Amino acid sequence: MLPPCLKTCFVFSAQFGTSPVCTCCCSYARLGHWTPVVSSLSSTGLLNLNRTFSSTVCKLKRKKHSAEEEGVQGGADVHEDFDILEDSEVEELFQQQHILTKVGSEDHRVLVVHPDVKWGSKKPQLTTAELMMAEAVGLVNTLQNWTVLDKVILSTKAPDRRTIFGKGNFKILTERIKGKPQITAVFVNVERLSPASERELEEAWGVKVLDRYSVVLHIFRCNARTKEAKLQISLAEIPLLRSRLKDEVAKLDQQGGGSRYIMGSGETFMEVQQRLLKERELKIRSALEKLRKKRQLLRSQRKSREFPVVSVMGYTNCGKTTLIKALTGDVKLQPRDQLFATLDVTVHGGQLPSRMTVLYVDTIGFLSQLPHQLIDSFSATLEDVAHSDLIVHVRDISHPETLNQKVNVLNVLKNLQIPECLMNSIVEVHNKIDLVDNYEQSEPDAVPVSALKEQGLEELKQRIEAAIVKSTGKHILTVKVELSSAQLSWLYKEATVQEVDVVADEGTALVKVIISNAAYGRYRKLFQTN
Ligand SMILES: Nc1nc2c(ncn2[C@@H]2O[C@H](COP(=O)(O)OP(=O)(O)OP(=O)(O)O)[C@@H](O)[C@H]2O)c(=O)[nH]1
Ligand SMILES: [Mg+2]
Repeated sequence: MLPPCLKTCFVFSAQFGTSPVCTCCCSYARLGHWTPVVSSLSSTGLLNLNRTFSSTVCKLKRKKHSAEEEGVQGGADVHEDFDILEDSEVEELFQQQHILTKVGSEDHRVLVVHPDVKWGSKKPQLTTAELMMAEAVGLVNTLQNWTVLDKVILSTKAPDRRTIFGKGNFKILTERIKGKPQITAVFVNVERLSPASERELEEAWGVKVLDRYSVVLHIFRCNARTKEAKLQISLAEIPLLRSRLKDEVAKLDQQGGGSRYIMGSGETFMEVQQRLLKERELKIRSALEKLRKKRQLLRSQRKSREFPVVSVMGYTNCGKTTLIKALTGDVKLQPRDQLFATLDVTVHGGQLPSRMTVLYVDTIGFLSQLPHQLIDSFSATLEDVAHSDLIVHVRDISHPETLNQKVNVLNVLKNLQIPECLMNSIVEVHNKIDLVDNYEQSEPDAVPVSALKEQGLEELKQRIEAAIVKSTGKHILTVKVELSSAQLSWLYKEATVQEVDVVADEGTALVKVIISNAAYGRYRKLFQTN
């Protein structure tokens, strides 16, 4: 059957994933009653849509995730996927959004265009157009089955204008795109295109137009493994959908459709869509809030066991995961030569020279020119960083943009409102020194390493230990214990025992320990030593 307007629609439902509304006659479709003849939704998309609306979303169930706690106890690898949400609930929110994503699941042959601003306040610092182009190409190559077919750097005076380029360069670009019919998408290497600009460019070029936001979101989608990452990505998509909705409704209004009331509902089409988007956002936020609480709980458990936490941060692909693997010997970690390989926060136990156990937190990498909304969506996982005892900032010292990357990472950290004491105690690591001929240390405080070749790790561990001892207020003490009592086993359990010198005839031992104030207080109370 056809809708009352005898036209085919579903265009809105395809783009916004909300209840299907006919864009011509503004009636709700009852799925199954009429079928779109032309639709941008695939049949599976339609099925998903149907399922999405028929089920109740987000019934949160609490379950114990004992493996995590056990992992922390053993100082072993902890994958922080929380089991308080059903897989199906998260998948539903994630999939629902998937229908909406602009990029879809198809492969792309891409032309990358970098708008080069040569003068004025918008001219990027500490980098060049060629390096920015190389990064944009790297982003595309990260995606499986996507290929860069062509790339071009074109200058522009005002990248904010709708067509990005002036008339001349716009014409050159359009001809170049039209001359290569194999091209299926154009990636304009800017932080974010306005929906109007995106639409205008798509109309002019007849292919998909992407910006950094949509490409990075797509990479995130492909790499997300845990529920938290999936929900955070779904949240990051909301502003994108909202601005697209506005643009689409403005377009509809021109045809006299967007602000018409939907039969019997008392709401206009725009109002319905906005309400549904708001509802979705609330569901995601509420699910994330549950995970945040769980994360807080884990944090306090770690604190109570007094394992110092070291957050390993840095630009994407700088070698964070490789370094943690080298420091902990955790064979399960799989570094990949890929941007945003790590999206899910994981915790890995390792030992410092004094045998103190620390927990290394592997985090999502940073990238320049990323909208704050994207970072904000990951704030739940990044909250762990603010609560850690130390930040290790890993830099790929072999990268031509290493300085620019450092500035970017520090800026993001500042925006995350990391406590000042944590910012001031950052241990900077110069990684990948094996790739630099005649490496010379330019910053005296940085620790040079090759995580891959396992060079410089002992010095790094010592630096981490010294910084931890300072930041956690732990003391290194030598205490005399009675071997016949439980003192020694207590110290092994509650502190870090470094050395034991047994005085055989006395039945005592001199024990060197790293111990927190609180634990030392408990020790004295228990064993009444002076
Ligand atoms: N030559 C060399 N390569 C390294 C070194 N450290 C890491 N790599 C390589 O750099 C690539 C990225 O390493 P990862 O450890 O996945 O980097 P990451 O910072 O965790 O990346 P994301 O999770 O994507 O942000 C991999 O191919 C590693 O093998 C090093 O010291 N020397
Ligand atoms: Mg990683």
